[in-house]
Amino acid sequence: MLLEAKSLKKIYQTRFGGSQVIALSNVSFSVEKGEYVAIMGESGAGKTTLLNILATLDRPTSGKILLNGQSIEGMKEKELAAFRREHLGFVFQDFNLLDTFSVKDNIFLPLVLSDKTVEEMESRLAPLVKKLGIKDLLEKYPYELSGGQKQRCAVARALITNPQIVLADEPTGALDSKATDELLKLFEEINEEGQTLLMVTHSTKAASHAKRVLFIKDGEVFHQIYKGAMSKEEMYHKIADTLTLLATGGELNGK
Ligand SMILES: Nc1ncnc2c1ncn2[C@@H]1O[C@H](COP(=O)(O)OP(=O)(O)OP(=O)(O)O)[C@@H](O)[C@H]1O
Repeated sequence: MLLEAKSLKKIYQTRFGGSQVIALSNVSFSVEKGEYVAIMGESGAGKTTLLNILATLDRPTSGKILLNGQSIEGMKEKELAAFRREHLGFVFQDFNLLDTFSVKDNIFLPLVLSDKTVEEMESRLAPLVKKLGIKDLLEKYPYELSGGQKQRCAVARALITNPQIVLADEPTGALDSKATDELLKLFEEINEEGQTLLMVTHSTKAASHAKRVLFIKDGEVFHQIYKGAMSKEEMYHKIADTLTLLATGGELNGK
């Protein structure tokens, strides 16, 4: 198993020691190599909390995460940073590109931090440039690009370390519909080539591209839908129906 989340619980203590917020009460699931998983749930359901914990940016109150059977528990901040760089790729809603660096330097950043040689960086970049169609963007600066172009560059930055899993937080959230379609197509392609993807999204359309959708409610995994042989349209309707159930507090069959 590539990624295992075991009984994750996250309690936020509000400042001044007042009340507690249980963001995650008991979340367990696993992701196999090559999967494409979307995580959905209403606002405040705990999706960002979950993603931050999976990204090792935040620690659970209890429970644990295993990547390839390895627990990150007990790692010091420096080890964690190296672990993140080596094993995880990140794509964010607002791109998180640095405006003072060219696109190429933004993409190289994770490799620079890992002390890779220029030759190695260039040889890793070449196939990505081709796949993502970003040749003409490399010498530009992020502020010169459209949202869709920025997100393609951010995907290149996420992929350049050959991560075991790409974690995406609402990756289509700031994109128009054309750029959204392009990004979803790209995610599908890289997944078909074997890249494991995990994406938090509010978008039914984005989730309908995933092979599995996990719904979080009240800090727990409420339901899962496997795409299996379903078309994207069928998947879309099934997700929309489940979201309606979530919002209206309805019961699922067998639940
Ligand atoms: N740092 C924090 N301190 C206290 N409470 C927090 C903190 N971060 C999140 N929460 C609370 O934890 C719960 C889950 O928040 P989270 O941001 O994970 O939800 P979400 O599903 O990502 O929501 P959205 O879709 O709106 O981004 C919410 O009740 C939120 O108010």
